[in-house]
Order: sequence, then structure tokens, then C-alpha cells
Amino acid sequence: MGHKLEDLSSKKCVPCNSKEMRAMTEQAANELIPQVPEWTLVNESGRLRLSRSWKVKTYLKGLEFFQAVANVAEAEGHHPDLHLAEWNKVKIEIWTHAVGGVTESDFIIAAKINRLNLHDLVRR
Ligand SMILES: C[C@H](O)[C@H](O)[C@H]1CNC2=NC(N)=NC(=O)C2=N1
Repeated sequence: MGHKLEDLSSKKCVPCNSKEMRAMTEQAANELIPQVPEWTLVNESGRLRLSRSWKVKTYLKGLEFFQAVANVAEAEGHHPDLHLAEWNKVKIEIWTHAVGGVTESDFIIAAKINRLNLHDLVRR
């Protein structure tokens, strides 16, 4: 990945309760979004979050997917919202509850999720 203005996936999340934690503006978030392909920025009544959906091969593979994401989340101390609906539809939403919006930590987690090898779990 070279040194493309600090690859997000090689950064660490900062604690959500840290003092310098502030929600990003929509403009700042839009500038970062190209660095997390397939994620979209959604505005839920003024609160920004990152969202991405996948179809998994089986219900159990959905849970395996969640376990892989949970391992990233625990390592970073930053925890995405995990949804599994209609047996094979996984949706992950990431936002910083503590500030009611998105922070760089959310982008870092999204970048790390993008690097998971999900080949065996998701439908093509
Ligand atoms: C103290 C600790 O950092 C906080 O409780 C964390 C845990 N994980 C978290 N995850 C997310 N996504 N948002 C938070 O505000 C948050 N808070």
C-alpha cells in the first residue's frame, strides 16, 4: 500500500471517550469515503454513519463473519453494529455512539473490515 497518506487500515482507533473526540462534518466524511470502497455514508436524521451490506452463503457463515468482525472490534475497542436479517443479509453500520456521528475510528474499522478475507463466507 506504500505510503498513500497513511493507509487507514494500519491506524489504530482512539478511545471513544477521549476528550479530542468530535463527530466529523459531512464534508470531512465525504473526503474520507473513497478510502473505504463499498461503504456508504448514511445520514440518519442528522447522524452520520458508515454502512455496508453483504449476502452471506449461509446463516452460520453470517455468524462466522460476525466473529471475524468482533475480533477486529475487540482488538480496537471500537464496536460496529451488526445486523443479520432474512437469513443471509448482513449489514454492518459503524458510528461513534459517544459523539453521535462518525469519527476517524469508524473509517479505520471499515478499512480493517475491508481487509478481512471473506471469500469463503460471502456470496459472489
Ligand atoms: C470506553 C470505550 O472506548 C467506549 O465504551 C467505546 C466502546 N466501543 C464503541 N464503539 C463505537 N462504535 N462507538 C462508541 O462510542 C464506543 N465506545
